[in-house]
Amino acid sequence: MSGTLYIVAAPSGSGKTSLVNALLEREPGISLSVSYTSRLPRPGEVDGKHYHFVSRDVFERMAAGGMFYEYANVHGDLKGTARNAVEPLLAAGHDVLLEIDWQGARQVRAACPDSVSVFILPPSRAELERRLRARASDSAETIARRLADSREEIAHAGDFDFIVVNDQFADALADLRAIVAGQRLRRAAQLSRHAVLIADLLKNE
Ligand SMILES: Nc1nc2c(ncn2[C@@H]2O[C@H](COP(=O)(O)OP(=O)(O)O)[C@@H](O)[C@H]2O)c(=O)[nH]1
Ligand SMILES: Nc1ncnc2c1ncn2[C@@H]1O[C@H](COP(=O)(O)OP(=O)(O)O)[C@@H](O)[C@H]1O
Repeated sequence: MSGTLYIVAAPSGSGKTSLVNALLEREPGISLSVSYTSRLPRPGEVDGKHYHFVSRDVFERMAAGGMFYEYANVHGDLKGTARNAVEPLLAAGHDVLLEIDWQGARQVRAACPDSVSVFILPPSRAELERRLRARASDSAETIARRLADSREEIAHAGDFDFIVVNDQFADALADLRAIVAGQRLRRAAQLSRHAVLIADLLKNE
């Protein structure tokens, strides 16, 4: 049986990366896909860990070669998930998590209708702005663009299977863990419901 593909999206600054990292620490069975991007690294970002940083030209050639599972132009930068970061892992039964925007999420839902998608909301616009400023690594211009772009991202929250509000971090993390636990229970129940039939069909005469 193939693994579960989780999609997590959110407006920039809502705490998505912090929440996903905390979730993966507690759920080591889920692999985080490292995206490709044409944007420059921020101070402290490591190639191959936070992103695979490539030139726009290389990104566009990869896209033309069909190497991406999904990709989109996000805040003016190209970002994409390589097929090889998803398809072989799912086929081998591993769970994979994608931190991507709403445009990528739409492409993934079309390719993988069984994926489980989560949208993270900040508790208010004022708090979103405060968190973007607290990060300190972005220029005023970048922060303004992310705040403006957040409206388009939030407008697609209703397309997702679950919405988690990241007000108190511990509560939001508990909600994410409950979503993962629920998915695992559903899959286990489905397998056990059909276990006898599957064993029977596999039996050698
Ligand atoms: N479609 C798509 N979006 C991505 C991918 N990787 C990151 N993003 C999105 O790009 C946006 C900006 O990410 P980033 O530049 O790391 O900034 P941050 O969200 O402010 O930390 C977020 O909405 C991410 O979900 C990807 O592979 N595909
Ligand atoms: N529940 C929370 N309460 C207060 N601050 C938070 C919370 N969640 C995340 N943050 C802070 O908000 C900032 C943005 O978080 P980050 O994970 O980088 O967001 P994103 O990946 O969505 O852009 C960081 O400084 C982070 O520590």
